Amino acid sequence: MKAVVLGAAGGIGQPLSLLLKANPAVTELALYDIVNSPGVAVDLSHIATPSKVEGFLPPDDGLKKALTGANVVVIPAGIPRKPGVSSRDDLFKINAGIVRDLATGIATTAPKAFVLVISNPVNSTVPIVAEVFKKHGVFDPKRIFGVTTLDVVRASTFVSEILGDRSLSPSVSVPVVGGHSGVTIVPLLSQSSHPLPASLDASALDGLINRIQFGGDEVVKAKDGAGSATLSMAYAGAEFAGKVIRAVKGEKGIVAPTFVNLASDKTGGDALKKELGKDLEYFSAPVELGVDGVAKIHGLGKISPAEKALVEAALPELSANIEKGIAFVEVPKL
Ligand SMILES: NC(=O)c1ccc[n+]([C@@H]2O[C@H](COP(=O)([O-])OP(=O)(O)OC[C@H]3O[C@@H](n4cnc5c(N)ncnc54)[C@H](O)[C@@H]3O)[C@@H](O)[C@H]2O)c1
Ligand SMILES: O=C(O)C[C@H](O)C(=O)O
Repeated sequence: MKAVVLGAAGGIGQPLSLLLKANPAVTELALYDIVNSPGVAVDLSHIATPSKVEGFLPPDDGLKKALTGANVVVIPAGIPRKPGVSSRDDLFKINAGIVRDLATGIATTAPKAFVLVISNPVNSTVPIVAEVFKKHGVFDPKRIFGVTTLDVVRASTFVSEILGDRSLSPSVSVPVVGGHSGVTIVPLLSQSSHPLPASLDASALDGLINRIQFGGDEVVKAKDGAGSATLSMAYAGAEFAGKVIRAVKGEKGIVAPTFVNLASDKTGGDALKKELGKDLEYFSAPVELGVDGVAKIHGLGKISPAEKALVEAALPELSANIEKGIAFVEVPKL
């Protein structure tokens, strides 16, 4: 099981690489960045876990060498938000090109790898990866994932706080659907494994939803110029990568929300589009993972009228973000 981290020397990349090094299912770990990755790799290589670790830089075909034989590729490369860069969409200008070029490397060197995209704006960078793969004739909608796990992790944490017991947080499970930015993040709190207190009033419920949707802003503000969430994201990224690895190795019944392509009727994409009442190409929904990646995209299930309204409110921004990503790679029509 070879895992590759692209952007491995960054704020997310380093702790994410550490957590992947700590995962005994990973037997080989390749770290790629435009700076510092060989040092990070040597540092991690002293940890007594099974995987061999190597670091690569752009010269001497570093990207190709990192990706050769990859099973799982995680991408946290790109610039993060800071005060003044108010939306994830503002990152598009720089990150779209970075993700396109890295995706080209994957499509040409490791087209069968499972690709986990962390770089923002996720709602656009996932379509960018897919379009690059289409251009190279290697697109498989079951193998490309937008990592929205941090929203799920935040929902578990914030719900446990409202329940007054942080020790519950690892077992609190709340599906978060839609996309990964502001109003496109839709927590389905009515489906929480641990129901919210009946005494929770409407404004407290709105506050909880808002905190999950804008949790990223809370971190950007607190870091005060030093970037956005890195450690919680590394935790979330390692958790999702760990689930993909377990599923690929044959474990059954693993379900996790993730932002995926809805092109395949066989995996339930069409049914979800019908439920949404919109011909969206991508959506984050609970996905059953299997040996080939996406095994089944679940529908929204029973949701409250208020949650239905939140899903409706997410669709215009989500759709615009997706189109922007697709248009970035599409060959212009003459
Ligand atoms: N999906 C999520 O939930 C989520 C959560 C947090 C952050 N993010 C996003 O993750 C990205 C990274 O955040 P960070 O805090 O780690 O940023 P960072 O600046 O600390 O690290 C980014 C790393 O990417 C590297 N990089 C830049 N261009 C590259 C290229 N062409 N090839 C390889 N590496 C390259 C940089 O050298 C740097 O080491 C941002 O876009 C951020 O918005 C996503
Ligand atoms: O908020 C950000 O810009 C980073 C990330 O997407 C997050 O949710 O923390």
